Amino acid sequence: MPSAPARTALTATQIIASLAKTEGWKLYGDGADVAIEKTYRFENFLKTMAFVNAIAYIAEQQDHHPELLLTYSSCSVRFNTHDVQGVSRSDFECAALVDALIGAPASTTGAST
Ligand SMILES: C[C@H](O)[C@H](O)[C@H]1CNC2=NC(N)=NC(=O)C2=N1
Repeated sequence: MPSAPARTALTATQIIASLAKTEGWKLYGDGADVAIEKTYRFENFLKTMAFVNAIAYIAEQQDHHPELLLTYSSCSVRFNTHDVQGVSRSDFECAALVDALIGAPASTTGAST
């Protein structure tokens, strides 16, 4: 069966099944504001900002932009798909790209989740 277009809204069951395959991503919000979210932790502000800038690059490349909540040593990343007021496959694809940023050992990135 061909897969649905990347920005079609997933059903609640599809979202839960997809979340179960991720590491640390959780459901956030409800209704049109429903999103997936993960918080990454860093050793200091510069490392947090380096991560945020890498996310900005991915977001522009993918034309899919997360909400970001920053502190000195953490960044919460929240994806949903405005166009469908829900969570789509694009959100999970971008979540995987963000996870790949910290795929390197924490000793080199300073990241933990
Ligand atoms: C016109 C442009 O492609 C759209 O507005 C894109 C931009 N970035 C986006 N980002 C997110 N998170 N959801 C969207 O639906 C979306 N749509």
